[in-house]
Amino acid sequence: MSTSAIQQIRDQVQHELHGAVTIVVLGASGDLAKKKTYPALFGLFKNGFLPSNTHIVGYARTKMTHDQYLERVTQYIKLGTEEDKAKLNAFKQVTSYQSGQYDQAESWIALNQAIEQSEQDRQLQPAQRNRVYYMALPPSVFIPVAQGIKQHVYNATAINRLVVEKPFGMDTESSNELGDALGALFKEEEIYRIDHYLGKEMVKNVMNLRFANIFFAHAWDRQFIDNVQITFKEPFGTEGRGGYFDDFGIIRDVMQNHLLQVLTLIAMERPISTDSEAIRDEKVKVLKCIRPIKLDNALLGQYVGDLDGKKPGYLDDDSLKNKESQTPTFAALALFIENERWEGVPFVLKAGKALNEAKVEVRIQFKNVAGNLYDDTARNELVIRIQPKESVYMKFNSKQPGLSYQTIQTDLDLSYHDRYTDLAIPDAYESLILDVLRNDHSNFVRDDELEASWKIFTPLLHAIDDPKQHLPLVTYPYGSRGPQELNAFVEKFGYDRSNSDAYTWPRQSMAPQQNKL
Ligand SMILES: NC(=O)C1=CN([C@@H]2O[C@H](COP(=O)(O)OP(=O)(O)OC[C@H]3O[C@@H](n4cnc5c(N)ncnc54)[C@H](OP(=O)(O)O)[C@@H]3O)[C@@H](O)[C@H]2O)C=CC1
Ligand SMILES: O=C1O[C@H](COP(=O)(O)O)[C@@H](O)[C@H](O)[C@H]1O
Repeated sequence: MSTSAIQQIRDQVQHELHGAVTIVVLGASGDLAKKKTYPALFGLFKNGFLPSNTHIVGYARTKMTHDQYLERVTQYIKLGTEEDKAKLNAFKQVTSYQSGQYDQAESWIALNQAIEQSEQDRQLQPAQRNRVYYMALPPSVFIPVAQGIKQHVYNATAINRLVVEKPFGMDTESSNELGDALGALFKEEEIYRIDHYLGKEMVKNVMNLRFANIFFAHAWDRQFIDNVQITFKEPFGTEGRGGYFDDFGIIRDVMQNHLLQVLTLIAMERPISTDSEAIRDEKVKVLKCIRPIKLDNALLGQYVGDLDGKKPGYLDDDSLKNKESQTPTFAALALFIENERWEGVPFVLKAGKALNEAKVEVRIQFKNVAGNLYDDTARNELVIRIQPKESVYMKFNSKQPGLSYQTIQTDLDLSYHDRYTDLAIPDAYESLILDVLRNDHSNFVRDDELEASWKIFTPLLHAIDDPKQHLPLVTYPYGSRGPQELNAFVEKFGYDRSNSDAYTWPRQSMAPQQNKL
C-alpha cells in the first residue's frame, strides 16, 4: 500500500473517533485475548493505526496484578527489532487491568468509574469519550455482559461499539434469541460480529478479483463453471479442546461461518458500490437463494487413531466427556444456489480436523471445452489459496514446449511470497479491529445474514444432533486426506481430475524429458 493510502487510513480513524478511544477487552485473561486480540492491538498501535489518545482496559474475573496482566497479554506478541521492543514498552503504558464479575452491577459500575477516571486523566472532551467493547468471552456470558455494559458502562454522549465473537448461536432459533437480546440493547450499527475469515487477505481479495477483472466477470456463472470446491484442512485434531468441540462439531465450528462467508463472496452479485451495506445486501440475497442442505448431499466423518498408533482418535481425547460421541470432525456438503447465475452448480464445502495438511482454498472448476480439438486436456481451474502461501493461480492448457504438439496443463501463478518483496500480511484480527475503529462494517456479519446462513444448516444440524436419526458417520485415520468415500462424493458433484495427474503446485520445473520432445 502506498504511504499516502496508509496515512489516509490513519487519518480516517483519527477523524472518526475525534482522536480518542477506550478499548475494553472483556475476557482479557483468556485464550483469544492473549493469542489474537492483544497482538492485533499491538500491531495497530505499532503502526500508528490507533487513535493518538487510546487506552486499553482488560477486564475479567481473574485477579491479577498489573505485571501479571501485562505478562499474560503480551506473551504472543512477536518482536522483530529493537524498535518493536520500545514500542511494546510504550504499548504497556496505555493499558490497565480491572477485575470484576460478569453479572454484578457493582463490578460494571467500578469498571465505568475506572474508564471515566482514565478519560479524565487524558483530558478527553465529551465527544472523545468513545468506547469499544470487545467480547473475548464464551457465549454463555454474551447476554449478561452486554446487559451490564449497556446499563452501567455505555456512554450515550459518544460512540459505543460492541465486538462479538462467534459462535452466534447453535441453530436458527438460538441465534435469533441471541440476536434479539443484543438487538434490544445495541443498535445494529453498533454491533460488529466477527468472522475472522473475513479479515484474511485472500478472502478480502475475492471482490477485487471478481469485480476488477473483466475476463472473470464474463465466465462467472453456470454456463462456464462446473463446480466450486471450498476446502478447509487442519493437520491437528481437537487435542484438549474436545469439550468445546463436541458440542459444536466441524459444521458449526468452521462451515456455517467461515466457509459459508467465502462461498457468499464467490457467489454474490456485484454490489452497487463498495459501501458496507451494499455488500451485505448482496450477501444476504444470495444466501436466501441457497436451499437447506439435504441429508443426501452430506458426507460426515470422524477421525480415528493413525495407522502407526502414534496419534489418538477423536474419542481418545481426554477432554471429551461422551466417549461414544457421534460429532463429525469432517464434513463434505454440497450446496446449491437457486438463481439464474448458479442453478445446477454444486458448491462443495469440505472441512476436517486431523487431516494430512494445513490448507484453505477455493477451487473453481470450469466446464470442459465444447468440441475440443485436443485429446486429454484437463479442465481449467481458478484456485484462490487462502492459507498457507497466499496465492491465486489459474490452471490452463498449453502446447508442450518443443516439437511436440501435445497439450499439457500449466498455470498462471500469482504467489504472493514470490511476487511481492517485504510482504507483511497483517493478521485477520488486526485488519478487523482496524475496521471497527474506522466504522467499516463490510467485513462483519449482519443480523439478517446470520439468520439466512443458519437456515441453510439448521435442518442438517438437527438431524445430526438427533440420536434417533443415526446419520451415517464414516471414519478416517488421523493424518489422512479424509474419509475414503470423499473422492466418490466430489465426483458425484461434478469434480473431475482427469488429465491432471502430471500437474503439481507450487510450480516446479518440468522434468527434462517432458521439455525435450
Ligand atoms: N481462542 C481462539 O482462538 C478463538 C476463540 N473464539 C471465540 O472467542 C471467544 C473467547 O474465546 P477464548 O478466549 O478461547 O475463551 P476462554 O475459554 O479462554 O474464555 C475467555 C475468558 O472468559 C472467562 N470465562 C471462561 N469460561 C467462563 C464461564 N463459563 N463463565 C464466565 N466466564 C468465563 C475467563 O475469564 P475469567 O475467569 O478471568 O473471567 C476466560 O479467561 C469465544 O466466543 C470463542 O468461541 C473465536 C475464534 C478463535
Ligand atoms: O474459528 C475457528 O477457526 C480456527 C481456524 O482458524 P485459522 O485462522 O487458523 O484458519 C479453527 O482451528 C477453530 O477450530 C475454529 O473455532
